[in-house]
Amino acid sequence: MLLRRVYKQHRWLASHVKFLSTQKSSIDIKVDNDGIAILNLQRPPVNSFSMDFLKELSKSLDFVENNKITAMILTSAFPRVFSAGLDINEVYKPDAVRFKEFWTTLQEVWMKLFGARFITAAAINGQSPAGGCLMAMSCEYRVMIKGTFTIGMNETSLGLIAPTWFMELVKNTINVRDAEYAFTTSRMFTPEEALKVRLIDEIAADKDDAIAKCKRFIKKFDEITPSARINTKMKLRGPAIKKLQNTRQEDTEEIYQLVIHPDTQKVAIFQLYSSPVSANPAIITGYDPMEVCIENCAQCKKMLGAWFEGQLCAESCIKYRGKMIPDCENYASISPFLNKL
Ligand SMILES: CCCC/C=C/CC(=O)SCCNC(=O)CCNC(=O)[C@H](O)C(C)(C)COP(=O)(O)OP(=O)(O)OC[C@H]1O[C@@H](n2cnc3c(N)ncnc32)[C@H](O)[C@@H]1OP(=O)(O)O
Repeated sequence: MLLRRVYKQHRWLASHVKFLSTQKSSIDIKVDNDGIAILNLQRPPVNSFSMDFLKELSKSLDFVENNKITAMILTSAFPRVFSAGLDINEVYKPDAVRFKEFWTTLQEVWMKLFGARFITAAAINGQSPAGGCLMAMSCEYRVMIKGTFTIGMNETSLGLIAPTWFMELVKNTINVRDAEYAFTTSRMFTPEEALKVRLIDEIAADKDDAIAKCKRFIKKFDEITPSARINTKMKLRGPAIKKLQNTRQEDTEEIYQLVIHPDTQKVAIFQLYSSPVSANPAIITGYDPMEVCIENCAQCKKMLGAWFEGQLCAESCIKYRGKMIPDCENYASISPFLNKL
């Protein structure tokens, strides 16, 4: 009887979710026949977390919770990127009110994901720096697919400091020494290295295999009394959530002050238009024509939008070390970076 009700509910959810996912959403939710919700992140190009995307993730987590779905797997619809982390556009020249709302939304998503009553697992099917790593780390189990992808906390390479609650989470997952080394040096881990320090729990051949392995983890709880599982999880995770709840405003203010610091802004603009994970921001500290060059690329991108190849422009600044600075109002200087759409 109970089984029949659960099955019926899953069938209803499956059709309901299909309806939701036709609304051009950035998250595709499918509830499979085992009653597991698969959340596919699909915000082009790289699943970076803008405020709207975070709000959608927050609603998706509510959907899983409110419909009493027992487990969720977080993954990406893209073949090479799980998530590029926070959207640098939210960090570059931020409006104070918007940035604070953005950060508050991130805190809220983290508390919902980390403190979810349902079982959570991440199938990490591509690059997963910074905020991407945060989302995966907030789940109870992580499976990463093998390949040339990396995962890690590269905040310091962007001139940023990860929030304390993220540092605590990593310190409680891998050992303190590895966490300190990884955070301070912006170390990115290959899947094999990540497994060695237990940043992830398993390696998979591909996305299907990663999802199958996440499901195998979820299945383990068939043998465990649900209330015992939930209460144990809450006892383990509750104090960290409470700590953030009590310090949300200070946390937001601290991050905002950090983000608006001129050094952070220099790196943010570089990050926006160059090849990020491997970038060395040291090359743009202090006055530098290259810095002006990259700033101008950003300006042209703002003015011309999709017509302008911002990354190509930044790469050209780097290649020619700022010797050819684009002028957005001079066609000849920007024509190499204009595309035909
Ligand atoms: C607020 C401070 C508190 C501290 C917390 C910080 C946490 C963070 O998450 S900060 C963000 C950290 N993220 C990164 O450093 C990753 C940056 N991106 C990459 O390394 C790469 O893009 C990638 C490895 C994820 C993917 O590489 P791939 O070669 O496939 O794609 P790209 O050509 O590099 O990028 C395509 C496209 O996407 C734009 N983009 C990439 N990352 C971001 C991002 N985080 N935010 C916004 N936009 C991003 C990139 O500029 C390209 O755009 P165009 O096609 O328009 O040039």
